[in-house]
Amino acid sequence: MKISEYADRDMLAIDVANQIAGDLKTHLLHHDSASIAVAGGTTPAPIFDDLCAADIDWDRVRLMATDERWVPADSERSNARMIRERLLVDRAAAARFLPFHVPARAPEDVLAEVESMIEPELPLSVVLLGMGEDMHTASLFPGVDGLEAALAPNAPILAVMRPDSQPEPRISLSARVLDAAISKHLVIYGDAKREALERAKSLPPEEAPIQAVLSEMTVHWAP
Ligand SMILES: O=C(O)[C@H](O)[C@@H](O)[C@H](O)[C@H](O)COP(=O)(O)O
Repeated sequence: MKISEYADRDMLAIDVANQIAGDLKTHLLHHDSASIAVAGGTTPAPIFDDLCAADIDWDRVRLMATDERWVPADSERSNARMIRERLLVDRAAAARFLPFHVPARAPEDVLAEVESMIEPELPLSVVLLGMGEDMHTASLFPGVDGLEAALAPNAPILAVMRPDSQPEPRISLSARVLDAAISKHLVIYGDAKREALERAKSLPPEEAPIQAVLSEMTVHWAP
């Protein structure tokens, strides 16, 4: 696990956007298409603001979230909404977005349908992850029911998570899928998350789910 430190979040956003654009461009030199899964939450949006203008063959890129809150696509809490507003614009508007949320259905009812949409795009070419101070990533939260199965080597592509700490159910890519990405980026801001990442190294994945996806990971940190 390599850690790149940046003087500020703007410099991090520019450099990580350039690295991800480079990862995608390189993958597209040797493959017909590329796939990228990106975190929701508040961290990635400034990176998207730079990445969306990258001059690559976005029409050959399949884009998805690493996880989705089970809310309508127009909800303030929707990762799909944030991705559509901040990444699926400018040149990147040509990318094909693969939404996880299906209206008026429970997450458990759509797993097979959404997994069949994702499966052809695996392994992911690129993953951009965030992390909570509780060492969760995507929607793999410590102590949540179903976490052990979502961390298992033979885990399905997707897992439904219902964390007590969150206001809605979530659907998440499993650790197996996230960890198998060809290029892996984790972005964290601030000392608290930096300390949490250090703690995670000495904890089992059940207590620190981020631990399950750190192999070959490039961590990008800014104050
Ligand atoms: O749906 C989500 O919220 C993300 O996928 C989640 O895993 C996020 O990366 C962390 O919770 C960090 O969130 P912040 O970037 O807001 O700190």
